[in-house]
Amino acid sequence: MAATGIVRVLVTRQIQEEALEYVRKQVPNVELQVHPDEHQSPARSELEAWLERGVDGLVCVIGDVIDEALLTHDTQGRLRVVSTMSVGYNHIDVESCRQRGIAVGHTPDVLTETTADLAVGLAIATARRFREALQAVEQPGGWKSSWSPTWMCGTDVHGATVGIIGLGRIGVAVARRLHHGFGCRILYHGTREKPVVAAEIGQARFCADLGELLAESDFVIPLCPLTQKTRNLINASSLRLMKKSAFLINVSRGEIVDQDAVCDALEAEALAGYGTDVTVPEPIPTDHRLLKTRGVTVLPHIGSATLQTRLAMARLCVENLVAGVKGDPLPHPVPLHAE
Ligand SMILES: O=CC(=O)O
Repeated sequence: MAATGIVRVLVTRQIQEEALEYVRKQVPNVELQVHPDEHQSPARSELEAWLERGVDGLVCVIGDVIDEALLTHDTQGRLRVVSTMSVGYNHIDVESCRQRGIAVGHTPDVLTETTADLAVGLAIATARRFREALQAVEQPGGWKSSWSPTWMCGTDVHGATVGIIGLGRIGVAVARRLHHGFGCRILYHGTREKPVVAAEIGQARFCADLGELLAESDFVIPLCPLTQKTRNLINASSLRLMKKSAFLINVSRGEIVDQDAVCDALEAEALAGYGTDVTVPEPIPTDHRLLKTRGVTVLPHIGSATLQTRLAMARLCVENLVAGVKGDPLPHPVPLHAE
């Protein structure tokens, strides 16, 4: 806080008014600068200038890269908190923030069920060929007769073997849905076995060896955070281990999957389909190879996008912000070590 007692907060996107109101109430001396755009954050140079002028709190979203180079522009050492309206925080250099005494908060839990709904929906959409089916309906002559015995046949989700990589909050929520709702057999891989969580799901078998999970699964769903270890986790060699009839479903981060390797595998009919809510880059150019490849269903990063969940995320985000600018412990800090 500056000597004037004014608390300066920069919000990089237009967020829910209710959340902004909370900030104004909790921090009466706040000078709140909200970037007036739902789709674009301030340019990097503007962010740098903001930090140089001095801000106490920063609310950001996943497109904003908060790295050491940016933080060096906080020449007054005034920034106390970075609060991201997302559960993922791979866009923030958490270690640099820590070294500078800047608290980092995120919005876990409130988006778990909504994102799990989307993951299951995307698995169904991909395996049941929604994209092609919708195109056929909309193209003149695309839907040729009321019902055709062999036309537009996809693959069943019910009863399938599903391999979840990373049985965290969202992994568990997806596994629960697919096991109880769809009778799927659940396999999971991660840094350690989680017998209690697996028992809560009802049934889930740990595969210490990722290769075993890849080889047995009809659907592979990575639900791990993006870290140096998980970048390109699904690459040409992991894809070679998967069944030709398998589907890959991604609602975590585009960087976990080598998109070119996925396109190669789909073109070679070594993979049945790729359903993804996340791409590299985002937004993906409309002429990108991924969008031209058979069996691909792409959504525009809408995993948590429901009115209820986005409001809940905005609330958590400003709770973190307010605690941070007041110098209190954050209610939802990012974990000390990547999960
Ligand atoms: O991708 C979205 C999030 O991390 O909340």
